[in-house]
Amino acid sequence: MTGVVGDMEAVQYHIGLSRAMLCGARYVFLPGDPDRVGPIASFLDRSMELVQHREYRSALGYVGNIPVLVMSTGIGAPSTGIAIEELARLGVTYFLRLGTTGAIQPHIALGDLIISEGAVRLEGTSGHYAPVEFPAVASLPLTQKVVEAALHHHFSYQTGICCSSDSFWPGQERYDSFSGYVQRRFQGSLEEWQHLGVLNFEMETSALFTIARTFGLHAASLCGVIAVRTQGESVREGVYAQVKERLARVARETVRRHAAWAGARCG
Ligand SMILES: O=P(O)(O)O[C@H]1O[C@H](CO)[C@@H](O)[C@H]1O
Ligand SMILES: O=c1cc[nH]c(=O)[nH]1
Repeated sequence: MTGVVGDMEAVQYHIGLSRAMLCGARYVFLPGDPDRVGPIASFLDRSMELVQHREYRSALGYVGNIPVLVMSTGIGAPSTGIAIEELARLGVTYFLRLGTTGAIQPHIALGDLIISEGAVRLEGTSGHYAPVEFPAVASLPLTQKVVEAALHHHFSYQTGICCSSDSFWPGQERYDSFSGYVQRRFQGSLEEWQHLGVLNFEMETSALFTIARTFGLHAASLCGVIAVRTQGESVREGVYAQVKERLARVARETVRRHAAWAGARCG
């Protein structure tokens, strides 16, 4: 893979995409898992695969005549930060994360959608862009359209704060890791987040929100619940297909509504 670091027109070094390949796309859907790119793109019109490089797999499709990129971020904040950097250089403005997540509140069920208003920055990458006092908050207009889209499809959803952790096991206070050991600073942390009203754990949203804000760009995060931590530590594979379809349907409808709103707003 060739690529130039810092050249806004060239093929980008990590994601392997150039401005010309995006056909003017300003919207991107960001699943973590490369295997989710194809299935999500299949809900768009005229979709085609673009590139696979490292954890970044991409496809382009349309909502009517609006071009939309789908690209995986890989797991975690560092690779997500690189994705946002390079996509921003190519003119992407609206970032919608489509993730999976573990719920930590008892009223949330498997398969529910969680739309994040903000995120706990339990990761290191966002601190390379803004001090810890800076909030990780979603774009309100884009998030409003995600909520409308979930309502449109009659999918059960929750809105609130997520916790984005740099690790799947200790940072999310899982005791079924290889060593079974959770550092003292994370022992009891799940209960503390519950008391503070945090809804769920995942690993990318706070970096996405923080970096997009500091760039003057717009981000929202929609995750499907595949683990209910109040019932156990395991991830339920069975619900994955249902969640994937829900994410794709809501994302498509979000673009339709947001583009109509943004177009009307610009006159
Ligand atoms: O399904 P994705 O989007 O990868 O999201 C979640 O799944 C991964 C962990 O299993 C982390 O990336 C977490 O945020
Ligand atoms: O519990 C979970 C499930 C998905 N992704 C996470 O980061 N945590």
